[in-house]
Amino acid sequence: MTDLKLPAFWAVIPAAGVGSRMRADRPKQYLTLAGRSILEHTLECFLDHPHLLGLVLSLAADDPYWPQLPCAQDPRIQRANGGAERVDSVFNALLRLEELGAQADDWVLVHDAARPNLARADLDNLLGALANDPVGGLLAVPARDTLKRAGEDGRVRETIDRSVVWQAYTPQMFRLGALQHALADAQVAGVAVTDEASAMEWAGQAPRLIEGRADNLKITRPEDLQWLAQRWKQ
Ligand SMILES: Nc1ccn([C@@H]2O[C@H](COP(=O)(O)OP(=O)(O)OP(=O)(O)O)[C@@H](O)[C@H]2O)c(=O)n1
Ligand SMILES: C[C@](O)(CO)[C@H](O)COP(=O)(O)O
Repeated sequence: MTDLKLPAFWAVIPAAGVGSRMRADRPKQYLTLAGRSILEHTLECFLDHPHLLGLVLSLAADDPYWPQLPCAQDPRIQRANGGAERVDSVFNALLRLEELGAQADDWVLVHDAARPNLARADLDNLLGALANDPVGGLLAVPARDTLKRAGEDGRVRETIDRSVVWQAYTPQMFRLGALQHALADAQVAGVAVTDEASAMEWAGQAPRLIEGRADNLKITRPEDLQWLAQRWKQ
């Protein structure tokens, strides 16, 4: 039963990274988790969603792994060229959305290919919570540990008040036109952004933080994949 309260949305999956911190024999999105690639698990979070308008996947131009996946033939998946940085891969995907007919007022959810454990409940909670939001927002997790600011000497400079600190996750959900303008303006200004929300912040907006599960983690280092693989076996 389709939930009429959730908005329709486009999905952008940046998957053009090399995964250097994983130190694997291939980009981490192509490492195997529970019998399939991490990327296939991540795509599955979106492809069967009843409110999905379309999905654009940003891939490295010389990616030899994608054509080997069964889902490479899936007509629901459109491609965009990955860029030098994640932000470039996302920007190219937004341009592809325009080509596909996406409108400036359409919701776009940007989700890292390296986050295969997104729960449908979190996805729907994000969509429902932001459906009428004037800005948009992101899934995030409140800091759980005591946080320290480090000095160049590797010693503690200060303890940061964790009650006001959140870890930004994805999906990050913004209107197509507003996000395109924010990313373009940040690039022109030479502002390096590591997520969509920071571009919106730079544009003077205050994205809403929507608490999600901490196990929607980004597979970044070997221990991340080992943990999730063990978790999925249970
Ligand atoms: N030029 C890039 C860099 C990253 N990504 C994607 O953005 C997501 C988050 O980036 P990150 O975890 O940093 O991935 P990598 O850049 O591959 O990792 P690393 O920094 O360890 O090289 C990943 O799904 C990655 O594939 C991308 O599409 N284009
Ligand atoms: C977008 C992101 O996953 C939010 O935490 C993060 O900024 C990606 O950073 P990365 O260095 O590209 O992994």
